[in-house]
Amino acid sequence: MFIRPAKRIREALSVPGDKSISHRSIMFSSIATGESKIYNFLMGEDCLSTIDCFQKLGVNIDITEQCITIQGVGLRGLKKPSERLYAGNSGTTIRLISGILSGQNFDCEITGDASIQRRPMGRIVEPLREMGANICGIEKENHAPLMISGGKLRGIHYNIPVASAQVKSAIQLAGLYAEGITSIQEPQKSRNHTEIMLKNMGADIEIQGLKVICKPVEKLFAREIHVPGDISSAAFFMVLGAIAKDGEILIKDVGLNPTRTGVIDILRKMGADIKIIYERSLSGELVGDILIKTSSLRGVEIGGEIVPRLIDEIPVLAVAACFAEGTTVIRDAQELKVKESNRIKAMVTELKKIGGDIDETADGMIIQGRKKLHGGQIESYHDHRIAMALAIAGLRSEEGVIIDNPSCVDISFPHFFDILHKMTDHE
Ligand SMILES: O=C(O)C1=C[C@@H](OP(=O)(O)O)[C@@H](O)[C@H](O)C1
Ligand SMILES: C=C(OP(=O)(O)O)C(=O)O
Repeated sequence: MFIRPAKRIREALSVPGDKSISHRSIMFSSIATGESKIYNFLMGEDCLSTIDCFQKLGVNIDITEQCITIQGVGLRGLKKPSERLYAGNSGTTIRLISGILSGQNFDCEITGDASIQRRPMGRIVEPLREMGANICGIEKENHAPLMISGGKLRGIHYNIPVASAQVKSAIQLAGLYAEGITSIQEPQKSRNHTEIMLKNMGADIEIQGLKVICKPVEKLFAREIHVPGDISSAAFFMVLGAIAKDGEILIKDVGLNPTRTGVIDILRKMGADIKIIYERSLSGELVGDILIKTSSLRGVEIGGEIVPRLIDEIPVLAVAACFAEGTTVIRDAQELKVKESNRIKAMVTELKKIGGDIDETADGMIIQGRKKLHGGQIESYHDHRIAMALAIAGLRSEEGVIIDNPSCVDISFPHFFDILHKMTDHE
């Protein structure tokens, strides 16, 4: 896929539904009682993996262009699948579903692609075992494929060592089935879509600062869910709008949950001209339109509590830093090493290839803004966020970039390249 440089970008667009909220809408509606309807669901490969798992667990899920309709089977109505479940490339699927499967009275196996099999599962295995589940790696300790033999669970108090919404969610979901109170303490605040959606469906969840307290309930209530646009997908166009030679991009209906808006805070700190227009609430989540214009950026420090609020946006923020005046230091981001690829190594290696001045550190990277990239041939590491971040770099480069395996963007943003090409075709 060739991404050619573009000078003038004027566009109004919408991004697909939020991936985190789409996954949760399928999972929680499946174990709710009654019929749920989900609008603006993300038809990306990761979320389709979640649908596939719940269909194999006996849930009736109907997909049309307008909405997804789910006949919830209740907390204890899932059926033992006749085959191993497959989470594809999706960490959210395998980790959250493990919490639900821990509370079932059947055994089940789940795996995913080569990337999923490399990613750490000990972070969910340990607390779920402590709650009473029998869960283990089938071939390798703490790695997928996993065997989960659900059963009688007990509430625990758990201190999560890393800020992870996937771990926090898996424990909360198991807590729905546990006897007694489950409480979870995080080191920093991670995304809270599970807490919001479960509460809306009638779960007994209380938030006390960085602690989530969860009590078992008889049932969850089916709901109509409207999924906002994904801020992690919008981030590519925010950075493009800011670094373009002559840019103005309006991104409509984007989720603005404060646990996800670190990218806006950092772009503003870098000096970006960003306006939020028409803020409103949708299915318990904050939503708004984002207007971003060409800006003169400066280097910043990114670290500490903001990192979980922008963890998936760091690859594209590294691209923004290449076009800033001065140095950007990204630290406390070691979690990036255990995503779909090692995203620190991937961004440092590939940005260097196309003219970036960037160095890897133990927990992040240091970027000297040179306001220029020459372009060239780059690798995506089969990682959707790396492919999209580098495509944005390509649009602002001197000669453009050629990206291998561009179809990996279908994981979270099908039609990403159609939008990019439409933007640049009428230049
Ligand atoms: O809960 C979620 O939906 C997600 C949580 C984050 O992962 P961690 O929980 O591993 O930080 C994030 O990187 C991922 O894209 C989606
Ligand atoms: C890390 C990501 O997702 P997951 O953990 O669900 O694979 C992502 O989408 O950037």
